[in-house]
Amino acid sequence: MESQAESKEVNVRVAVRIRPLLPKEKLNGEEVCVRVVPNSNQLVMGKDRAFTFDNVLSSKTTQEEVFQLCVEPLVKSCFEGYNATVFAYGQTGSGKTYTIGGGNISSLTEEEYGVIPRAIKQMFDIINAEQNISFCVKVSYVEIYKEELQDLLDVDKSSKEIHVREDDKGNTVIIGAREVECSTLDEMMSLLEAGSAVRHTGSTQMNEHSSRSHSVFTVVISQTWTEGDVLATKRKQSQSESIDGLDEEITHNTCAKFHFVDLAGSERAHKTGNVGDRFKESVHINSGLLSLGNVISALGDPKKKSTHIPYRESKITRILKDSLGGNAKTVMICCISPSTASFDESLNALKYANRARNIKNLPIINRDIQSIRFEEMQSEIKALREELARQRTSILSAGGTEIDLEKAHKDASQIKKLEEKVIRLQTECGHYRVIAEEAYKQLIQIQGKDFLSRSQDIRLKDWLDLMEEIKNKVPSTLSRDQWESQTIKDLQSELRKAREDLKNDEEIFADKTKEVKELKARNVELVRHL
Ligand SMILES: Nc1ncnc2c1ncn2[C@@H]1O[C@H](COP(=O)(O)OP(=O)(O)OP(=O)(O)O)[C@@H](O)[C@H]1O
Repeated sequence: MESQAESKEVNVRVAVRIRPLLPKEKLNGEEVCVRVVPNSNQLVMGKDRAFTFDNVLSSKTTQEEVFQLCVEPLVKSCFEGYNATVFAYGQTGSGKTYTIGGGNISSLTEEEYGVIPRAIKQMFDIINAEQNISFCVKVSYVEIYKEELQDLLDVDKSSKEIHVREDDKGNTVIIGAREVECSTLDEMMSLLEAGSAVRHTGSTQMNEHSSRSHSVFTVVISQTWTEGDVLATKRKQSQSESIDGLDEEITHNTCAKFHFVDLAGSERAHKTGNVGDRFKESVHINSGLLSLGNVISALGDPKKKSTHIPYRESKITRILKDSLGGNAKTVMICCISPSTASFDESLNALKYANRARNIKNLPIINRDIQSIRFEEMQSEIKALREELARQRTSILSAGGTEIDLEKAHKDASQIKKLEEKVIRLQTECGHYRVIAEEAYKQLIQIQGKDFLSRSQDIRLKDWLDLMEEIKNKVPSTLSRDQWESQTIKDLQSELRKAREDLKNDEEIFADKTKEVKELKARNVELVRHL
């Protein structure tokens, strides 16, 4: 995928959500130490510590309002091809899991659903209402537990099989995690529920169901649409006025991912009462959050602007690299408890959140590199064709012969046929390659498994060897990228040839026009003589 830069940087948006006092806190006689300034995005901690954020959500804000204010715009952006991230940050027990919505979903009413169930519902609503675009939606769900990646959609998978890497464009990718294609909301909801159920949680003095890991639920949305399909629909709806500017042959591809991140909460050992394993978890949680704090500081502190950003210090900061200071649109929801007993922790969280507001991202639309080049070529071809048509008309008005026109027409249709053939073959080849590579990835995991008979295993091995051979052979010494660019080069040379033909035609037409003019002049002369 190649990316197109949008012209302007945008800041990470920061919302603060204050949860209500919990019954237990009320019983303990704890009091509220934070208030929201009415009709503003301000809150005041204690007597006079005022903070302003992009959104300040009071304890009365509903789950639907949180979604509408903070996440709905990101879902829309994702369909435009932008990567998006929403992450919840805050002290243990401050309401992160409740807000993000990856907890025990089956125990919730729909009104209590957090951000993820609402966002994926909206995604499928958009998909189901769209007639002209074909979608492929995939989901993965991982957690970082004691600094190791675990697959929440495949608990048997060893953490050693999952890695955070950068692809050749510098984008962060999680390799090895199970990715499941979903065609309905129900399918995705089941995966969210199943994955959330196996997440590491435990009881602490601060939170009965405390998340002991950072979780990342990722939805990848790929879209393909042709302007031809849009035209067909518009024609069906007789919307001829909005047809201008569309070209039947142009295909668009975008692919964007949406990360929903529920961080483990920062905690103080003496408050959580953690000992043994729970304490060890605490150490990992706090060190991951410390790295995140360092990244936020380095990016968000204007004085530290040009210094090194310590993304590599922990897994969570590596995963969030695109989301903080990268190419995604990001919203941070900082959750705080309103209780006086959590004053210091809430104040700290607000200071971090305040710094995060200064982080600038450069969102880009993720588009397939080939489709960008195809589009460029297709529009060039279109321009050439128009030029040819113009030439033809001018010859006609200058008295060109039928034969000239016939030749020009023949050439143009030959060029068109060639272009169509090249594009068709290219698309067909691309599809087969994607399917074969997908099968190869799946089959490599099955190889050697007990449930295969010996002969099946041998046949599978032969297939994999053959695939390997083809991968190495096609084309023998070229990498896939080189091969793709070779194909693009072939297309370009076809184009060059078409352009040369056009130039030749232009010259012939110019000669013919001159000849016709001379003949006319001679005729006039002759008539005058007679
Ligand atoms: N806005 C809210 N309205 C009502 N109850 C809430 C709200 N936010 C959180 N709670 C309740 O507060 C408790 C703690 O919330 P939650 O588990 O989401 O915290 P957390 O920040 O994810 O904690 P940890 O970091 O320990 O996992 C839960 O019982 C949850 O239902």
